[in-house]
Amino acid sequence: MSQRYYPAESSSKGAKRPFARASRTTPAPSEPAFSDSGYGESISDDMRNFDLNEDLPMPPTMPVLAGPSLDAPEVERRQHQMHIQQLHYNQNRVALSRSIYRTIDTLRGLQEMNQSWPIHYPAVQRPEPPAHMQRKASMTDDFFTPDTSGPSSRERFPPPRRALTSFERQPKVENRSGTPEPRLMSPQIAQEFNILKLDLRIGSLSQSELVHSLEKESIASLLDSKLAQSIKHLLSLRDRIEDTASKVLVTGDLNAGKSTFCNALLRKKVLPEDQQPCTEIFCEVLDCRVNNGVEEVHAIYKGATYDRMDERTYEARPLKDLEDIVIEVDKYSQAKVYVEDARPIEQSLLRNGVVDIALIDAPGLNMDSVQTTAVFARQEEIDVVVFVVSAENHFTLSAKEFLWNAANEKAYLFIVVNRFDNIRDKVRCQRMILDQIANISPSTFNDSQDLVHFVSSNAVIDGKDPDKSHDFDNLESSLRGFVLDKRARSKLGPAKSYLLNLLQDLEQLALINQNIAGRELDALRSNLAQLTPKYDESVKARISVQDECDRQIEDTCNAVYRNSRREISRTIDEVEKAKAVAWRGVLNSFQFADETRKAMLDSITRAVVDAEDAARRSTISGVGAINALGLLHLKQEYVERTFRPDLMFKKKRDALGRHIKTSLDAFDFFDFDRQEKVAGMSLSLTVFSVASSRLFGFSSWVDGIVQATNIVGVRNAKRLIIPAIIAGIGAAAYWLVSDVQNAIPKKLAKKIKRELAEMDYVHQNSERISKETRKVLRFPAEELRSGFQKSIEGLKVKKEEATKRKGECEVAVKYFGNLLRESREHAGVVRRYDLEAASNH
Ligand SMILES: Nc1nc2c(ncn2[C@@H]2O[C@H](COP(=O)(O)OP(=O)(O)OP(=O)(O)O)[C@@H](O)[C@H]2O)c(=O)[nH]1
Repeated sequence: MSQRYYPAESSSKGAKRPFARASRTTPAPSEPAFSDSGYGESISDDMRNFDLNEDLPMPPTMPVLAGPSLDAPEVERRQHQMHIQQLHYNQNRVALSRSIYRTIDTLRGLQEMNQSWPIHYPAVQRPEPPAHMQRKASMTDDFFTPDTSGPSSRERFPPPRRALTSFERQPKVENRSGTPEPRLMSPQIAQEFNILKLDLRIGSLSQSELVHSLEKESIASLLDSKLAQSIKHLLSLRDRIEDTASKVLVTGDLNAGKSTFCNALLRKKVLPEDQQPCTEIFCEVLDCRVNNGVEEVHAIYKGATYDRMDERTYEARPLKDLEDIVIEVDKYSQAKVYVEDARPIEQSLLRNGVVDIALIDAPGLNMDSVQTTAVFARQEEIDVVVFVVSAENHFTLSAKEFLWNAANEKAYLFIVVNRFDNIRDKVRCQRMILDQIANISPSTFNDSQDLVHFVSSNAVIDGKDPDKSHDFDNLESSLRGFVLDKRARSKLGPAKSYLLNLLQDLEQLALINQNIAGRELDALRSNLAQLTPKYDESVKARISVQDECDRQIEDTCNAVYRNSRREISRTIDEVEKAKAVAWRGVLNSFQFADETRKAMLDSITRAVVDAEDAARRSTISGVGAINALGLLHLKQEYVERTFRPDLMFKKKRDALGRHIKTSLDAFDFFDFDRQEKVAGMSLSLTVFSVASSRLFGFSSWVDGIVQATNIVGVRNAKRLIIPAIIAGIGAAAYWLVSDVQNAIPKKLAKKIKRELAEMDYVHQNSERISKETRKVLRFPAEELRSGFQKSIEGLKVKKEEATKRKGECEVAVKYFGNLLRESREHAGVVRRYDLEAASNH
């Protein structure tokens, strides 16, 4: 009478479905092997293009769960109710899908932003909870406190970190309005992140300590991978809500009776049961109609991505081989078990007429860490968890760990306490187990009537004990109720919770970063307001200081040149006054001449040295003046070089002086004109004239001769002339010899002056001294110039960086403002999705 509702599936997947969606794509190769539910893929990668207004197909006639005994109006009422439920479910599903994509877009935008503007992540330091709350807040304490004998199961089997889609934890956004928030970016912020909490656990350092000690870029990269994880989880949530099949994971400790329980649900022995651990791979039990009605096992090869249409990915084997397959852990990763459930739809779990069910029998939790981790990871795609615990053993540590994790995630957590037939004091056992459940999952405990069942699965199939069967029937009808009727909550609820938690984190992150970017922007603006005039002033100051410095050098060098020239010239002009050398007679006249020459040259050298000393003093004050300019304008940026004035004029000390030869010759001893001496003839006359004029007091030798002739007569004069000439020459010689003392300094001074004039000695030395002064003054001047250059370049770079950063901050302020608005608005939209609405009809 009823037409079955099938989820969409590709026509290429084999069996034709009445309501199959037109097109699908194959899963990405990177998807895990178990992503195919066996009912066909639920999601295509081009889901984004699908018409969100178009619900998944709904059968024209909904199946009814009631048997033929129901009267027509009741059947109609139920059909109507199911129609409404389906409508609501689809509306919520489409809306949640849309929200998931919207959030993924937001996260991708945030990732991009994180590249250009590393996002600030605040240190989290929650205030210590009051003592009475501490116990409740930390359930793990309860888990680990009693067992101090060995490492905790958390250590042994670290579960993969789960994204929180918790039902118990209500979003904390509402709480914000009541109490004023502490100042942002202080180490203490209002609340901890839910989803975007960074996993910072290194040594003994706490998260807040690590956040402070890590580079901003490291935090940004951690956050980036967190965002990537979150996008991945959102996609898996999308897969989950788009997967029309409901997945029920049956897990629990080793040998708790999981396979027996599954068989009991199927009412036939499909899965191998054994007293020793046997199920080592995941066995997913599905309705065989999905497999063209063929009952068989598809043992999926390790590493292969299951595709029912591609036999290379699995090995098809008869059901009876399952016993061997479940232990071939090295060959197979999991098994799809297609079985026929011939029971009527109101009884069958697999063929329930409402939704496709995949019943997954998982390996025992304590099998090994790999399997345990796989079970934890498998939760991602699970809608309902049935946890089977042996009444004899109660909860092990890994069981508690698993349940605590699942309780955060799942809307419903079924706990099946199996092997209850083996318990003598059943009441005590019940009480003890319920006490433990109260600690592990309070919400399950609160609903224990429906969610916790004490059964004996092994008695169900043979049905010998009606009491035990009755307990199991109760369990089954509760399970059906949750899997089928409340699937809106079990399937869609985790996505809603996750979105709310994530959007809340995004809001918080946006608020913090908007605040930081805003404050940084203000600081940058005021920084730039100072930097710009400072830069302009520096450019101007550089020109004027450079001019001043050049002037200083020019003035100092000119003064040095003038002073040197004046002093050296004066000394040369007065060189004959140089320190007198003692006259020690004519016989020592050569020695006298040599000493006089040395004394004269020494006095000139001294004058040069004095000029150098004066130049040194001028240089010291010039250097001081330039340094003062540097310190005045560049402050500590100016590097004052050590100046050693004593090293000045060391290398080229009056090199010129060494070229003055001024050798002595005979004429230096007599002071007469060199031309007359060379005239030859006039020599004796000159000598005579001089001698006779001195002798007789007459001015000329002609007068002397005339007068002498007149006195003695011509004859006598003729006789006297020879002796007179001899006497004259003797007198002249005497005079010349007696004038040597005066002649030498005079002649030498003249000679030296002439030589120095030929060498341009005064100018050359003055030039040398002023050049050395200029050379020395150029060092601080260069220091000053490069100091200014550096300072201006530094300011320029700072200005450019600040301008660039300002631009980035402006973008960040705008971006985070938008993100804040978007997260708040979106969270409001998600919060309004009423998943319970359909179930309440
Ligand atoms: N007395 C009693 N025995 C049970 C019950 N359920 C299961 N068993 C027995 O417990 C043993 C283990 O059962 P399984 O179903 O193989 O247990 P399991 O949890 O699937 O085992 P693994 O998958 O290997 O971890 C079998 O011998 C079952 O017959 C029960 O309710 N009562």
